[in-house]
Amino acid sequence: MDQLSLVSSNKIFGGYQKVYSHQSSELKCKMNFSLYLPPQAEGGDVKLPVIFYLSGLTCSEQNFITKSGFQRYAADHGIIVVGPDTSPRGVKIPGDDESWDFGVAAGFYVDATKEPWSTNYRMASYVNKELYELIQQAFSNVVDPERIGIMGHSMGGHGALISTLRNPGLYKSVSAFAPICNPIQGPWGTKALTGYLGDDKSKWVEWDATELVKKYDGPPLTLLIDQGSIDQFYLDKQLLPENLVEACRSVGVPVILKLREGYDHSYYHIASYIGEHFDFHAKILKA
Ligand SMILES: N[C@@H](CCC(=O)N[C@@H](CS)C(=O)NCC(=O)O)C(=O)O
Repeated sequence: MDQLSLVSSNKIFGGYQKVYSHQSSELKCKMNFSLYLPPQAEGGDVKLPVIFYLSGLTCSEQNFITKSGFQRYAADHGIIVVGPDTSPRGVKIPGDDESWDFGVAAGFYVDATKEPWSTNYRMASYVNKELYELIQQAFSNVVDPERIGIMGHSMGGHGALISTLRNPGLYKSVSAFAPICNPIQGPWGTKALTGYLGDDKSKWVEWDATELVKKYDGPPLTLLIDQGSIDQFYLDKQLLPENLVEACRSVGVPVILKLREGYDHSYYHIASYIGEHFDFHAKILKA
């Protein structure tokens, strides 16, 4: 494990919430990620399922581990949870900190192809290749490589969806809180995709969950989408879950859309339903 440095470790619900840092070869910078080891990991003689959690705009690896209360459910189910950061850090590209919805903390889990972003902004390859493999290698005594799921929030909810749809079989279970569902149709998505990929919209569809699901040809998958009814970004048509549901129905991909009355876009919504999401993932990963 010499490529990892331990940043912090706190006991919670019988397990350990850790943060590690490492030098990322995809992003060409030092990155933090969180790792929750449930009590069942102690002793290292049993292989446990893993859930990746991808955070939203403005977040680091800290928001989910401090605000959602997920550790109670990860401990109950015996699931390891990995939380990457949301963009490369400290690489200083001109304009990278000018807005909260592009650049730093807004990597959108895509691989940029447009200069100057294409050298570092490779969050898709970072999450789905580098970190995915690193976790299996560094924690091989407790990680079951056959039982890996993914979830996320907002930009990260979309990241979870596209990571699953673009890499059939890599993640066995997927769910999302208030995900951006059809970025090519919303202001956040069009800004990010123009910036990272350029103006050619034929490239954007390769990174859009609603478009990708129409072409999905992998193992059977059920999508769980959780959406607060008074979420400002939902009301502003940034998220568009109905478009994803319609696309799923058109091709027969099962989708569950939970519309939660009175909940907003914040971690109060996530904390309220994270237990249900762990139940959903556990049912699939432990089947
Ligand atoms: N900065 C934005 C809000 C950004 C936002 O809501 N980010 C969500 C993800 S899209 C989040 O998780 N924020 C961090 C937090 O709530 O801890 C604003 O002021 O309107």
